[in-house]
Amino acid sequence: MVTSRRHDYQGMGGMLIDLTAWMLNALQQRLDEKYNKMLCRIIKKKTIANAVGDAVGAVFGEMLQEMELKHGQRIVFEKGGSEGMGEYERYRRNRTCDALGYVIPNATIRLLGEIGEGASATVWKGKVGSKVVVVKVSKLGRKRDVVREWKGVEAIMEKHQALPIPRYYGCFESVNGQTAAIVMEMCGEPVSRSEGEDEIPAAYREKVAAAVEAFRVAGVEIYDHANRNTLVTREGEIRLIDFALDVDRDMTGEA
Ligand SMILES: Nc1ncnc2c1ncn2[C@@H]1O[C@H](COP(=O)(O)OP(=O)(O)OP(=O)(O)O)[C@@H](O)[C@H]1O
Repeated sequence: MVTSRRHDYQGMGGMLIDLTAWMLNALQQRLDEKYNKMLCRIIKKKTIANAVGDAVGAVFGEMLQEMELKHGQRIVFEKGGSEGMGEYERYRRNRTCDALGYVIPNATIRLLGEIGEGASATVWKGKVGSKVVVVKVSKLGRKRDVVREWKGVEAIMEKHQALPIPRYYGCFESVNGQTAAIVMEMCGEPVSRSEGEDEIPAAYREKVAAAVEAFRVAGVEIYDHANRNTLVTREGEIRLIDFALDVDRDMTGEA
């Protein structure tokens, strides 16, 4: 009697576990659909607003999906809806990331929203699994700038691993050759939205000075030192971005 009840319970328990897993999966798919639709609308708006056509649409989107190859050697950018998708391949000069073990461990980067925009690139917050990352995607016709920045970053990373910079996961190039994207660690917010040393909150001034000093000691010139390029992590640490000088001036035909 007791045994068979236990079996009943176990049977029901098993069913419940299966059902819960199934429901969660269905919910996840539903959320994905909603999310994809929402991002698709944003992509379309942006594409029209920027009047730059499909190529931009092929860059921004809801999923960068790693295919087959391990460690994000190749990612596929999937767009929602009926439009096409763009493939990205890991840029050939990524050896330092590999050597340092800075790799994207998961197949999908979900772009959550725009966090910055410069002349040559749009910067997105994204998620790889539960990890938040930042994706800097070249604007139409500005791939060369992003690739150049990457070459500069790589050259510096190769020699100086202790500098206060984000962890870079690599550079990716779209297969159609139009765009490039740099994937890096999320380093929080700029130390100040206004420029000038006085605008830096007192609590961070020493830390910022120490970060700049680290570059000086390493003999690395900071390309664009500004408060907007001086980020404070959640742990209150300083990270500089846009530090890479253009190392590509004498290299032609590579971007
Ligand atoms: N790793 C990061 N973590 C958090 N925020 C970031 C990161 N990288 C960039 N950002 C945000 O995006 C903004 C623009 O990034 P970035 O400076 O690299 O772009 P840009 O195109 O070179 O712009 P600009 O030349 O105008 O500074 C930054 O000011 C910062 O707010």
